[in-house]
Amino acid sequence: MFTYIFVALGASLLFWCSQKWTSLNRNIAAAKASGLPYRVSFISGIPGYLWIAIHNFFLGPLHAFKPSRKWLWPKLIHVHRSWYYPQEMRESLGEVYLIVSPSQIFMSCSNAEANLQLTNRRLDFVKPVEIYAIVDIFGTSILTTEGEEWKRHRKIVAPAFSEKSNAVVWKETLRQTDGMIKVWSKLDGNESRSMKVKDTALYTATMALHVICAAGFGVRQLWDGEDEAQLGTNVVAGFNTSKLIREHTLTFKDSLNTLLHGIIWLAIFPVGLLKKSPFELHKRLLRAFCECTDYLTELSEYKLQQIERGEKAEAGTMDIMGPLVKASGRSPENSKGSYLTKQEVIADSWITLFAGHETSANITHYCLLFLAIDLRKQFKLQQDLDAIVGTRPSSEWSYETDLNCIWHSMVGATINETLRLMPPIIDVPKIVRGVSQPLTFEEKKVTVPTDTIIHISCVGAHRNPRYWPHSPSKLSSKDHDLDDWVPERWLHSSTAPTTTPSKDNAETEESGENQTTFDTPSATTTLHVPPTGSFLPFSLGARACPGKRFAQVEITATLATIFSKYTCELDISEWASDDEVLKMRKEERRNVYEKAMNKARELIGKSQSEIFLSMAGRHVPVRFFERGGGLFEGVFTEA
Ligand code: HEM
Repeated sequence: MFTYIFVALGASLLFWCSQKWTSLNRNIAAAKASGLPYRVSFISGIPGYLWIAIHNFFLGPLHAFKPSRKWLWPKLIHVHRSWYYPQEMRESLGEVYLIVSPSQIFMSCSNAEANLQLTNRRLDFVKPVEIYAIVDIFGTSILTTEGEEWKRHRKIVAPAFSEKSNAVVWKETLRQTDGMIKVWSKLDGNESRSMKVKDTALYTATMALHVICAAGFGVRQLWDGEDEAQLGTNVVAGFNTSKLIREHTLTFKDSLNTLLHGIIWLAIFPVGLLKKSPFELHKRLLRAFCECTDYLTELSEYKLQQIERGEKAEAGTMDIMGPLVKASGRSPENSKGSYLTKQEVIADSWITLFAGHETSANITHYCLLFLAIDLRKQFKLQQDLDAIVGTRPSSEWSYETDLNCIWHSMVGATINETLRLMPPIIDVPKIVRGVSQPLTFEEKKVTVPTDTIIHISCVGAHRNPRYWPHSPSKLSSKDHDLDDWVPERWLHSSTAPTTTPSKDNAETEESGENQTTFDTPSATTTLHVPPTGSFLPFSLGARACPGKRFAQVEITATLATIFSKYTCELDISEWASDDEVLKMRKEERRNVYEKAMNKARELIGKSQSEIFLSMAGRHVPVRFFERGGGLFEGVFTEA
């Protein structure tokens, strides 16, 4: 009996190995023919779940020894290769290279010229939508479709990101940031002049959720402790009031929050399985999922009734969901394809929330930390703000005039530098389906084989010294400072871009999408314009992020509101008390602050990409002081 089992198992293993061997040889042959440099690896370029689960066990001890820069294979099979080792890979294999395994040909690209083709040739390099399936909890959406179906979604969703919506983003963010600061001032031991915040990420996440609820759904949210009376005519019963309506057991905000933070579980456990799970976490998630389904359905019905009554979404309630709901009232036959089903309205609304929440929140969080680490640069940013808004309160700042000036100052430089160094999406995925595709760069023509999975390496391109102004690093022995946060590189005198970045694709222009951008060269443009294809935190081409300006406006408003009134310092209480610091000489203060700077940089360096790049639960405590009242003001800014 056992003999039969052994023989059967042995035969199956042999068959499996021969299959793998055949496909490996086939993939190697395709890689050879491509004209691209390649490496063979038994772990795929995009590894499977098993390797993701166990890689730390094998590679953890190895990487602890910091393998020599020349030793490639531990980097090649590292699950977070594209975050930790993009430069080493580029130096060893070139800007465009393949990893060939039995089950996959993988291509990484950090060449600007090739990136432009990969993003602009939408039909040749398509989106591998199957990898986005985990976020499809309400059905397929703009993010998770391709071809004609995607075009139908995009045609309705993207134009909804109008300048009117972005003006709401501006106003709402200014208001919400004031609310966030008030919450900080009421935390234990805080007062409005001096506020300690242990983990700013929690607040930037809530802030992003509030902004998207208002600008995305027309539902203003309140911070804990804010009076509901201030909503005035913006009350949407049950959506922004604490009283639950109908059969709801969670508020709209709580159900969205729970779902956004637990989405990874829904990828592992489908709803059917969650229903059977005895774990409290799963029960909570299931409840949030059901509540969200009901809330989003109710909200779209409410909006439909508004539209039917002829009520225009005006006065601070101009939102993105409105045009989606309108499209659901059209029929496929009479709308020339410009329609959405009711379920698609919910799926697209959810995806807008999902795509626009953590991305903006994390960038705001990193901006705060980088500015706290580098007080000299924070001081420069405050000087720029003073010159633009002076003593005017934020309620008087104008979207039409102030926003543009603030962006083209150290504020825009801070945001762009943070997006360069810590792009929320570190690789933009594409795939070649059907026939192999030619790619031309650096006067070389190569062929990308069929079924190749491509990662446009944002980190690789963003740190490629060929494309960026740089100096020797002041923080490491490297001959470039592209791994360091240096916002001033964006303030270098602007050179005319080779192409206008916003108009890199005719498709977006034709489709009625909002073309307003900070990138168009103008008299007020002072920020550096990198070569097209070298800076793509929002991707490029027809599938670029429709929320780009939404995010830029939101983060600009948040930083401007905070830093026009406050100075943000790292919390140094781990090394010295306030009284001790006050007695220190300037040099001693610098020394103690440098300890906090080093620790903060180390923690930021341990960021990880789990869907989006984040600090993965690690936090850097900071303190906000009314300007002029900081413990370290003047310590770094004077000679
Ligand atoms: C710093 C903030 C943001 C960054 C870095 C960012 C980045 C990106 C990137 C790289 C893509 C392309 C993904 C791919 O092709 O695989 C994308 C797509 C998308 N983003 Fe953003 N995003 C940000 C904020 C937002 C905001 C605020 C919203 C909405 C409110 C939004 C909505 C979307 C949507 C709907 C898509 C799918 C577009 C399509 O496939 O046609 N994003 N984003």
